[in-house]
Formats: sequence, C-alpha cells, structure tokens
Amino acid sequence: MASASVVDSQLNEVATKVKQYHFPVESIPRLSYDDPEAERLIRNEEPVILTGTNLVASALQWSPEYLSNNIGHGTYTVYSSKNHKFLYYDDKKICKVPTFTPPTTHQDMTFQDFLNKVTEWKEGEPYNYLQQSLNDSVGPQIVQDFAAFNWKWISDERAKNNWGALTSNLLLVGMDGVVTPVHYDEQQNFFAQVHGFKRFLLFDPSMFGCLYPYPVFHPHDRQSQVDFDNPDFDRFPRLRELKGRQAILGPGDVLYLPVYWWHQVESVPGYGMTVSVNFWYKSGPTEKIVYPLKPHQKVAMMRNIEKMITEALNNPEEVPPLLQDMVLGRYT
Ligand SMILES: O=C(O)C(=O)C[C@H](CCCc1ccccc1)C(=O)O
Ligand SMILES: [Zn+2]
Repeated sequence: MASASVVDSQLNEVATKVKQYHFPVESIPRLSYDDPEAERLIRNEEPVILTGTNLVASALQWSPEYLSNNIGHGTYTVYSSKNHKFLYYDDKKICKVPTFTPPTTHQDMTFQDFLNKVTEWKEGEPYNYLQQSLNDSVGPQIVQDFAAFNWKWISDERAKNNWGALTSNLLLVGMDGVVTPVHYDEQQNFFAQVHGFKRFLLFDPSMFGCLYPYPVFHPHDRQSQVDFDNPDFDRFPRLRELKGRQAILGPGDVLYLPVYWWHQVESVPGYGMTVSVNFWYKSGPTEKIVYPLKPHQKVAMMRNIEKMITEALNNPEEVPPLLQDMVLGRYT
C-alpha cells in the first residue's frame, strides 16, 4: 500500500491535471478522521475528506486484476456509453416520457468479461463502467476483505449523526476518464476510494437554482440538465452564479458527501482504472422543524410539490403550463 506521503504527492500532481470549468472551485478540507473539526463538519452536513479511517484498508489490494481473480464468476451490471459520460436514469420513469432515449445501455456480465472489454478497448469504442451493489455472490476472499472493513468506525458515525440504516454498498469500477455527470442523491454517503484517483466537483444544495435539474417525474430526476463541457448560458442563465467545491481522492481516502449535495465524479484521465465503494445511508428523521429552513429542506419541499401536482393532474404534459400560469408574471 502506498505510504501517505506518496499518496499526498500524487494528489498534488493530480490537482494540476484535472479539467477546469467555467465556475470557481475551492478545496474541500482534508482532515484526519479523529480531528474534532472533521466531526463538526459531518454533524453540520458539510463535506470533508477523511484520512486514516481504515474504512477500506482491507480492500486496498482491490486492483481490477485482484478483483478479477477473486471476485468469483457472478455477473455484475456494466453500463456502456458512446462517450465518457454516464448520465444515470431511472428505468421505472421511462413510461412518463415516451420520447426518452436512454443515454447508456447496461448488461450483466462476469468481472472477467468486463475487464477484457476494458483491456481490449480502442479509441472510438464505447466506454464501460461497472456499477453494482456488493452482494453475497462474490468470492470468499472478497467476502473476507469486505468483512474486514472498519465497520466499527462507520457504525459509530451513523449512530452519532442519527442516520438511518445502511442501504447499500455500490462497487464502482471505472475506465480511465469516465464521468458521472452532476446530480444529487437523497442519501448520506461515505464514499471510499480504493484504487486510482477520482475528482469530485461538489455544490451545496442552495445551488439548486443554478443547476436546473430535470423534472421529478423525468427518468433523469435528480440529474442536472447542464453539460459542464458545453454550458448553455442562454437556456440556463444562472449557471454564471455557480460556485463549486473540489475533492481529489486517492486510495484510502473517504469523502463524506452530505445528502442533497450536488456532485460530479470523474475518474481522472491518465491515472488508469478506478475502484470505489460507496456507503449509502438513509438520512435521519427530520427533527422538529427549525426556521429558517435549510436549503436541502427546501429542495425536499420542491420535490413534494412537483410530485403532488404531477399526481393531481395525472398527466405530465399538463404540469409545465400549470406551473407557468402559477409563477410567470406573478412570482417573477
Ligand atoms: O456515490 C455516489 O453518489 C456517486 O455519484 C458515485 C458515482 C457513481 C454513482 C452512479 C449512480 C448515480 C445516481 C444514482 C445511482 C447510481 C461515481 O463514482 O461515478
Ligand atoms: Zn451520487
């Protein structure tokens, strides 16, 4: 395992290589897991990079080759995209938008088949990204490594911050340069980087108005309509107000990614394949309402209003005209 200083010097080099976009970014604090400031940030639902957690220390040998030799012959969901971007969509909502064309395809295959596709990849061919919840179909060695995660530390964090249950651990194995475009999730997330380097761009929930998410009933619910590589400032004028944060993760780093925080995740080009494991937790029960409401509470409220209106109208096509009648010239 690379020593801390080696990872640190690599992180500094990676920071000079990552792509810059039109908006300014500030770094996320990188603190030892036992630093009281780290605890304060997590309590306050602000992102922080934690070092020294040993959360996935037992998985630091999970190179793609090691996984291929030890994960067994179960099948895993592998997404394919004609470019390096993997915009997530919810299969269950496709019926609401008949004109929707999925931007990625996915199929189940063995890890070995996935790794062969990546090894034999040629410029111009589709990109592949393995994204699959870790389950009991993995081989005994991987089960052993998984069991040796620092479950004590992370369950203490869950309890201290009054979160709900762990819902899943997503195993993510990406090709060099793949990108998960900017979106938010409705769960608390400890994101563990295992192999290779990932750059996160993060935006706090108050940036909702600058990131123009798809409608809640759309398959791309929770994803931004904005393409950072080709920002459309005419259609999305408040993009100009966007201010971001940045986190670069190396092997062993854990990012606390608070619920409702927007994030774009990139496997840094030129640094090879990446392996990550996330830990998604149901967010805790909302204690009693305190005013002023937090930005993420307003996002939750906007989602509920969109859901109510869509269900009440019982026809997605009638939602835009009703919302426009309600807002344009009255609240604008
Ligand atoms: O851990 C997170 O929240 C991430 O966004 C990590 C991201 C892949 C997530 C794929 C995905 C996005 C939306 C819904 C379900 C699955 C990456 O590392 O590329
Ligand atoms: Zn996410």
